[in-house]
Order: sequence, then structure tokens, then C-alpha cells
Amino acid sequence: MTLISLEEAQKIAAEHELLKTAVEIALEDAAGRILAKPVFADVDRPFSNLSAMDGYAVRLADVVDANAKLKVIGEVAAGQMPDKAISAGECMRIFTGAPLPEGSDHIVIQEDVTRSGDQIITELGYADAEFVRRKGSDFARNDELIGEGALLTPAALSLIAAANVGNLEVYAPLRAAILMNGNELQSPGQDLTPGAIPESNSYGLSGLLRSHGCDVVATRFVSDSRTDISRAIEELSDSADLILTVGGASVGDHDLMRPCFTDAGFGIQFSGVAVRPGKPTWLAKRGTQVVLGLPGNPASSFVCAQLFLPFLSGTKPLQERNALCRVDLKANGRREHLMRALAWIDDHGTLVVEPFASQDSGNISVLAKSNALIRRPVEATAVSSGDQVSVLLTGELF
Ligand SMILES: Nc1nc2c(c(=O)[nH]1)N[C@H]1C(S)=C(S)[C@@H](COP(=O)(O)OP(=O)(O)OC[C@H]3O[C@@H](n4cnc5c(N)ncnc54)[C@H](O)[C@@H]3O)O[C@H]1N2
Ligand code: MOO
Repeated sequence: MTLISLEEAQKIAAEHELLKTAVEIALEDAAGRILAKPVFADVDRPFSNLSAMDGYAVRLADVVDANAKLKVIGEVAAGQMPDKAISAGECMRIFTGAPLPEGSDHIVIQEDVTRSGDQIITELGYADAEFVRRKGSDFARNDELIGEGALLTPAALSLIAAANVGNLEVYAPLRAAILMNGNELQSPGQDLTPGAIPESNSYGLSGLLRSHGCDVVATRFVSDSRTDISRAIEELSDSADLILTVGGASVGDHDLMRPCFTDAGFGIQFSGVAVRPGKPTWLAKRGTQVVLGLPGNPASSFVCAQLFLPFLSGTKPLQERNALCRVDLKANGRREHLMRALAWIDDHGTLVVEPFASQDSGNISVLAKSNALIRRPVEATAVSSGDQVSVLLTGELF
């Protein structure tokens, strides 16, 4: 099998990006969708200098020394605007989230003052302005907050709402199906017959498909039989824009997936990638339908879906960063190696990474624990602990 490079394979996948249509929806329906147009802020946030605490809005110049005596000239709470400015020797009672009156630039928290009638006495002296959220410091009106192709995560939804945007354009979901074969596979949670294993790959792949803007319209597993696979291909011919196949990608007598799609008129775009895991990955097309053929090993199918889905769905590829490797790595061979790894930010703020001991593509617990893939180029020389390596981030960093 002649293998093409990962870069070349991703380029071919990008040439097969599926056609998407943009639709306008309400923010409350947007969770998990893919943004079709960037979101721009409609407001400054904060809209004015706001107090971050309950206390008194003062002029910093008045409270440099402790025991300053100030006259309370009014009060302002969140949802109100101050009705007057403060001058030297004055202050205003203020609550968290309220706009600072003109003339003030600092908040003294109420715990640090003694109040009697309309006078306060401060306990401490202050060198710097504190507890003020500056106008526009979070974002400013017309700032681009989220770009096209971004997944609308829960935090992104709150950000968009805070920007005073109520409707947005997202892509209509792509219709995706998962087709698996293997006589050994049984749905999880049943009594397993001798030789059987629980079918597990489709669960992770469904989640990945959704996070790339797809609706999973069908998940089928069929036996290692040409007739069954071919029937399933025809059943999916009108219902899915994208089919992920799992298993049966290699060279064994039971690896029938690719030949069945070829018989059904799909044209192979590439077959075999110089990547580990995922060597037998293939891509095919018939009309507007695209098939990403994934190997059956759990890490191979999941990692290759992460590597190729962004290009087929037009979403953001995995972020690539440099990290300090915490262990020695051997020289790499003829396939680019994507090592399942744990990455984190150390006490000095440096991104560090350590691969898991097992890089077996059948090891699913390591896959589930990892949040990064160390990218070892073809024929890369050995790495010593402390050297920089390139990593693709697949999960959250802590
Ligand atoms: N002689 C060679 N043998 C193999 C080669 C090769 O080049 N020459 N390549 C190896 C590589 S690399 C990979 S990756 C695998 C991929 O094989 P297949 O895509 O044909 O996968 P299967 O044989 O169908 O399955 C592999 C493994 O994964 C399990 N599996 C499959 N589907 C699922 C599922 N949905 N859920 C859970 N587990 C699944 C299956 O039981 C097997 O254990 O080929 C190597 N062989
Ligand atoms: O490509 Mo396979 O996924 O190395 O095991």
C-alpha cells in the first residue's frame, strides 16, 4: 500500500468539504451548532466603568492616606445611572455592577470604612485604583467575538448574549451516518457471546460528528458480509451527506468496506496515510456523498476522525502549539506519529507534555485520558527531555 502524507490527505479532504447552508436561529436554539457568520459585539462591555464591589466610589487622590473623611453625596445601584458627579472630599454609596459617578476612579469596599450619617472615614491608604471594571475592558462594540466555523459552546452562548446579540447565523446540520462492520461487535450492555466485544467506537464518533456540526442520522453495524455492507450503503444513499465507516479498512480477508463502496460506484480519493494511528484511512466520493473510511482500532478511528472531520465539515482544525516534552522520545519511523499524551500548563506558565506509555491503537483508556497528540514527523530524530515538540490540542488544558 502506497501511503500519502497526512498533510496531503488533509488537503484532499479539504477539496471534498461538504456544502453547507446558513440559517438564522435564535440564540436559545444555538447550543452545539457551528457559526456561519462571525459574531460582532453590539455593545461595549462593561458599558461604563462599573464597580466590582459594594462600597463607596471615591477619588483615589482623596484616599492615598488612611483616615480620609469623605461626604456621602448620593447612592447608585446596578440598573441606575449616577445622578451627579463627585468632587474633592466627596464620595457616593455604590453597589456591585453600578456605574461609577463622574469624578470617581476607585472603590473603597464597605468593610474598610466607618460610616456615621453622611460621612465615611477610610481605614486604609491606597496607591492604585481598585475594584473598577473599565468600560470596554471585556470587549468593545464591533469587536469580532467569535469567528465563522466556531462551535457554539456553552460559554460562547453566554458571550454572545452578553454582546446583546439575540439571533445568529449557523449552518444547517450536515447529515452524517456511521457504518461499521465486524462479526465480533455487539451493542454495549448485553450478555456478550463468546468472542464478542462491545461496539464502542460509534459512541465517541457520534460525539465528534455533532461537535463538527453534523446530525447523526443513522448508526448501523453489519456483519462481515459483502451483501450486508452493500445493502447498508444503498440504504444510506439518500439520507447521509457524510458516511464514516469504521473497521474493515485493512488488508485482511474480512476487510470489505472499501471494496464494497468501490463496487457501489464510489471513487477512492486516497487510501492509506503515513500516520500512526490510522494507516488504512481512506476517502471516497459518489456524487455529493463523501465517505471517510476509518480503521477499526479505537484510537485509530477517533484520532483520524479528529484529523479529517474539520476539513470535510469546514470547522476549525485541532489547534497546534509548541510544548516542552517531559521525557525522551525515540527517533520516529516512516509514519507521522500522533502520540496520545497529557499536556498541561506548569507553574511557570509553560505548556508541557508527556506521552502515555502505551501507544497501542487498541488502547481506549489511554485515548480517553489524553488531551493532546504529540506530533512526531516522519523520520524525526530523537527528542531529549526538555526539548520542544509540536502538539495538537484535543481537550482542555489544566
Ligand atoms: N497485515 C496487516 N495487518 C494490519 C495492517 C497492515 O498494514 N497489514 N494494518 C494494521 C492497522 S495499522 C490497523 S489500524 C488495523 C485496522 O484494521 P481494520 O480497519 O480492518 O479494523 P478491524 O480489523 O475491523 O478492527 C480492528 C480492531 O478494532 C476492533 N473494532 C472494530 N470496530 C470496532 C468498533 N466499532 N468498536 C470497537 N472495536 C472495534 C476490532 O475488533 C479489532 O480488534 O489493521 C492492522 N492490521
Ligand atoms: O494505524 Mo493503526 O491505527 O497504527 O493501528
